[in-house]
Amino acid sequence: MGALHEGHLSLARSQNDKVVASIFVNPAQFAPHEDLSKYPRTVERDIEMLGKEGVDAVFLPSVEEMYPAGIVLDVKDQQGTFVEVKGKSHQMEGQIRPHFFRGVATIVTKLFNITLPTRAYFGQKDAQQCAVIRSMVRDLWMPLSIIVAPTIRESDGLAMSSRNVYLSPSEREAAPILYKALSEGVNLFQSGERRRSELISAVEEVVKGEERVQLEYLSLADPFLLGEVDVVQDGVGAIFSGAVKVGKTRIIDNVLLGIGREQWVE
Ligand SMILES: Nc1ncnc2c1ncn2[C@@H]1O[C@H](COP(=O)(O)OP(=O)(O)OP(=O)(O)O)[C@@H](O)[C@H]1O
Ligand SMILES: CC(C)(CO)[C@@H](O)C(=O)[O-]
Ligand code: BAL
Repeated sequence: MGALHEGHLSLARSQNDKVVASIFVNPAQFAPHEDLSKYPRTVERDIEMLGKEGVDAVFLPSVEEMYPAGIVLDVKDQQGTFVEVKGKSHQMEGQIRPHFFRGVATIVTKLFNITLPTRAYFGQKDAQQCAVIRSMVRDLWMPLSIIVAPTIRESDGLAMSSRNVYLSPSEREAAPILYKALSEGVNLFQSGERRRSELISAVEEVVKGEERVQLEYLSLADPFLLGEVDVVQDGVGAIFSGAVKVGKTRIIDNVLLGIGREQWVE
């Protein structure tokens, strides 16, 4: 969606003959009360950065091209064709942003159909998005591979995100708490804890210790099916994710428990 940072550039740095980057702030994935109009747009700078990375083409479609039947923010009035991935879109991020994944699956399908990639790269930061897109590609026999790249972080652990520019200096100071808390969950897991109740309450306690931040949700879920788990099973593992609000800005993040990134991304 542009306003590029090192996380995006890491995706562009792939070993391929040709690399296409798309920049499109997709209205269909924003709810009417969300930040579509103020989402940061820095296209000139983005193109320059992608050029320096050796990207071969930048695809910058208009809303009219991508949504020829028009686009309205209220999904009930929407015309045209949309893609829905059932079973993985309603929980976690989907519970807070009910039509988010429908917008994502639809635009990603269009971007794939136009650019015809052999591989498409997504960041682990948006873990549920990766799971939804993988399911869509498998279910619809889309002829490409999905590659999930590691989350790139600031030196204090905050996951890079275009929305971090919204943070005031004090909010920016508080924002790394979600990753710090999830990292506590990793420590606890590594010391042998497998129970949801204990893992969630340890992470919750850390987040609640930072009064500038409000917890939206924590999720301890099966890494592939995305159903919540009571106990993390050895050999299956879990994805521990959450969202907080720092002032008006939403921050999401996740860590994997008991499953290597390599196993999860394949
Ligand atoms: N810190 C990061 N590390 C790795 N990949 C990332 C990172 N941030 C974003 N990405 C990935 O870049 C792709 C484009 O994401 P997008 O343009 O929505 O950026 P974003 O920074 O996540 O924005 P926002 O936080 O506003 O949602 C997605 O696949 C996303 O997962
Ligand atoms: C996948 C995506 C490009 C769809 O607009 C967006 O959700 C993103 O950048 O993470
Ligand atoms: N990176 C996810 C895009 C969004 O939050 O709209």
